[in-house]
Amino acid sequence: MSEFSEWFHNILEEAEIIDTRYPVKGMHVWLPQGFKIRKHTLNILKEILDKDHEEVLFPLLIPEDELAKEAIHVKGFEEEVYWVTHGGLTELNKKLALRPTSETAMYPMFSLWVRNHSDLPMKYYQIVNTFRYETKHTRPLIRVREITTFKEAHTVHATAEETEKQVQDAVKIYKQFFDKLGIPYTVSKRPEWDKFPGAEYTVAFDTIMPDGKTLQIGTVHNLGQTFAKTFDITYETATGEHEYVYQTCYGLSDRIIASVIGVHGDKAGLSLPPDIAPYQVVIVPIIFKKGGEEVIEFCKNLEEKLKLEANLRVYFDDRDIRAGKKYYEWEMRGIPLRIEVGPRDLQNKKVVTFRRDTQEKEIIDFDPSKISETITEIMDDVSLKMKDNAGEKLENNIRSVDSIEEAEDIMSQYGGIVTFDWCGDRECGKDIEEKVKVDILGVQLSEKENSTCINCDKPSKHITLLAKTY
Ligand SMILES: Nc1ncnc2c1ncn2[C@@H]1O[C@H](COS(=O)(=O)NC(=O)[C@@H](N)CS)[C@@H](O)[C@H]1O
Ligand SMILES: [Mg+2]
Ligand SMILES: [Zn+2]
Repeated sequence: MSEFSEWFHNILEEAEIIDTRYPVKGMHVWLPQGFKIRKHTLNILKEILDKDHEEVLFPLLIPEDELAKEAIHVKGFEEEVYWVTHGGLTELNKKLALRPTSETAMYPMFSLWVRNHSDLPMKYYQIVNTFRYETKHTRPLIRVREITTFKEAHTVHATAEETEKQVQDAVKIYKQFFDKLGIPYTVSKRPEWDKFPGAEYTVAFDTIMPDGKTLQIGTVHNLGQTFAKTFDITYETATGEHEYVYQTCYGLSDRIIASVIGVHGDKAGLSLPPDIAPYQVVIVPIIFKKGGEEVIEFCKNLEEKLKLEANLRVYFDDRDIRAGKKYYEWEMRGIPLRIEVGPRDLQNKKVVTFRRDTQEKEIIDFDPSKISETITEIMDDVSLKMKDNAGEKLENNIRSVDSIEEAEDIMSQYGGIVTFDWCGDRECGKDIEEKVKVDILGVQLSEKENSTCINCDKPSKHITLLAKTY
């Protein structure tokens, strides 16, 4: 447990991802290396969303009366909201909240925008910073007070059926996104007591971090008509009636980066999926007195070739420091592939490759007409292998049990996720959490017939997941 937490904090500093010394608790600085990883990650996400969403940008500040309109929603956030009370020396007559999430910023505007059926469906998203005065233990990227990378999508529909379909579309989008990053996940429906404040239900993505605890890395909420009624978002039907709309919203955060670091990292440091690594290839020249120039010449050409032909992000590391030190540094920073070039390799028309994910070296023939294709194939294989390995690790950390005692044993021994049959009743669920001392994550979306609850023998319809969570 503590070992992973120490590793995680150390690598954020050593790999220069973020600087946690900023003088506001739970708010950190993105450093250049980390910012590049975040940028490439967001590019992948936006490419998927931009297929059928429009990107927008709403103000940061929300008037107190708007935030307070949806009673359950504001109840869920009232302890976490930051407030602006002054403009300069003047006290504001109306306090302004820093958005903890943007339902109450967006929905008064949606009420103005939605006039009739033809305005629907609406699918918007924004990637902004949001603020939550987290009182639980804050952790960089995992539980922060300024969520710097909050992707929130908000959709508006004419019917409940279309809204259900949108929830499924959002789940597909998240699966596609996490698969691109090789982050494995379970998808479950949160229990009633743990859904998003104001939602009908919440579908959540969880991954398992190396310490065996699960991290909620994304959520999809079916908001039904609750917010439509609170914010009067209606459309005029063909026959002139006014119908309330149905809505969903789905969010991701800095935890995406936390899970990429946690899931793929190892003792040597970061191990980054090629699609988001600041550099995909680093070229290290092995320079001796003799033959140094042609090695440098060769490396420069190779760098250009890979950039132009394979469209890769390549760094030729010709700094005047020992090769071994470069190896350590780029492995720690998680660069997927290193190419070493020495005078002897040139003579033998070879180069040496080192894969960060397998930590294996390989001597490959250097054929100028093939090298770009060869390196591209290695990159693809790295992405695939990282995803498969991480997926296998997660699968091996999910164990099914038939009794509460077994669940307790497994939790104390391994952590990870335990699955079992639960009747779905609140008090029985709370009783199970009490006994096993961990949280019910949720229930699998698929139904399972004729099984009984491991705690009360009532009929159970869903396989349930239980885990120690962040
Ligand atoms: N303090 C936090 N630090 C980092 N990530 C967080 C924090 N709080 C929530 N998250 C992440 O943000 C995601 C979305 O937050 S949420 O409350 O579940 N959902 C919403 O706010 C909806 N409005 C989605 S648009 C969560 O699934 C979780 O992965
Ligand atoms: Mg919270
Ligand atoms: Zn039960």
